Amino acid sequence: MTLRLGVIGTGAIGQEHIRRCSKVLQGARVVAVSDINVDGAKAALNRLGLEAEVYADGHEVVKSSEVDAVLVTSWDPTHEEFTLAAIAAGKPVFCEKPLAMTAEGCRRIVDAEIKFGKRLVQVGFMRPYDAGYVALKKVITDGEIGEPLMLHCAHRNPTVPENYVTDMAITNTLIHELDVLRWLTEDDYKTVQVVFPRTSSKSHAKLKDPQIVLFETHKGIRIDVEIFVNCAYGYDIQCEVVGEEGIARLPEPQSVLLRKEAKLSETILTDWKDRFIDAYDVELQAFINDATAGQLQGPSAWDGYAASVAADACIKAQNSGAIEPVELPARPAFYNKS
Ligand SMILES: NC(=O)C1=CN([C@@H]2O[C@H](COP(=O)(O)OP(=O)(O)OC[C@H]3O[C@@H](n4cnc5c(N)ncnc54)[C@H](O)[C@@H]3O)[C@@H](O)[C@H]2O)C=CC1
Ligand SMILES: O=C1[C@@H](O)[C@H](O)[C@@H](O)[C@H](O)[C@H]1O
Repeated sequence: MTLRLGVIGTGAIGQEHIRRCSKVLQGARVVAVSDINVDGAKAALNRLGLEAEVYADGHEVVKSSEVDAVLVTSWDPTHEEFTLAAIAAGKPVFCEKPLAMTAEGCRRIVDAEIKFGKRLVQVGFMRPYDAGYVALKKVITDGEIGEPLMLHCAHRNPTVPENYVTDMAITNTLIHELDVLRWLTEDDYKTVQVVFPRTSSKSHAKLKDPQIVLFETHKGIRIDVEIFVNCAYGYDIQCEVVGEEGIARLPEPQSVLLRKEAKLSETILTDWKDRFIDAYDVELQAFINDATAGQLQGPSAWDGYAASVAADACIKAQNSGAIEPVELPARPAFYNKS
């Protein structure tokens, strides 16, 4: 069976996901797309050499009888609306991060999914599918470094557009760590504090950059995450876990070691598309397989909600300067892993 996909949002990652679902992965075909920029959507299909129905309104994609499952790859504030529409239509939906702009928005999705009675939502948290993170988690769960005590992490982008403002460092960028560090440590956040070093001259008036986010988890692990989205030098994701018996570090992406002109060097990637290219392939193949089998297993609406509960606390902490509690309710049995 071929899963017929409808894609809402044909910008950077929408085009990447259309390309991989059409040309790299098995078992799916993109039959419909939508973007508020209809000409842009048509041009994207042309560039990829693909044919699909083009709609101006994402809801037409969700409603189309030709579409079995939906990918939401439009701007962050549109995710909740399209995900809720897909649930109402009873269609599996892969929604890029963040699931919604607030925990309240994510909770509406969780409640709608529970009411529907079956998992329909996978959130685009791709890091648990990244081979490096999987290897790092194995070292921890195999007990090789003993109990984790501290994590030192960094999420660095070379640059961001002018419309990227201070709270987006949390909702758009840190949201990946908010998910993957729960998954890695099998723990939840208890408190958070955000501190602002001197702002880089490469930033702008509405963006404090860098930021340092400090967590304590329920088990007492201390985590620091540096978010630096104008770091200039590359796209760099770091994660070091300090345990009782040793230290484990996220592997660097593979790169050739070059000896040239009296220098020994390695290339640093500059784009998330390249850094996580394999992880995006694996996460979407999983979505295609699981949606076809009628049983989603990837990052759930609850995971999207849990990350957003922490994100809300981070934003509060950005504004208060204080240590803020992260209050995640108990996970409903509906989301218990089998
Ligand atoms: N998992 C990951 O690593 C990544 C996830 N993302 C997420 O994917 C989403 C898209 O990001 P990008 O592609 O980088 O942004 P983009 O700005 O390149 O593309 C977004 C597209 O959505 C369209 N759009 C906006 N509102 C719409 C609506 N109501 N209906 C249909 N189309 C609409 C825009 O016209 C634009 O073409 C964001 O939510 C972002 O957070 C983006 C990059 C990486
Ligand atoms: O999701 C992503 C972007 O939307 C976001 O803007 C970047 O900061 C992240 O590194 C990338 O993975």
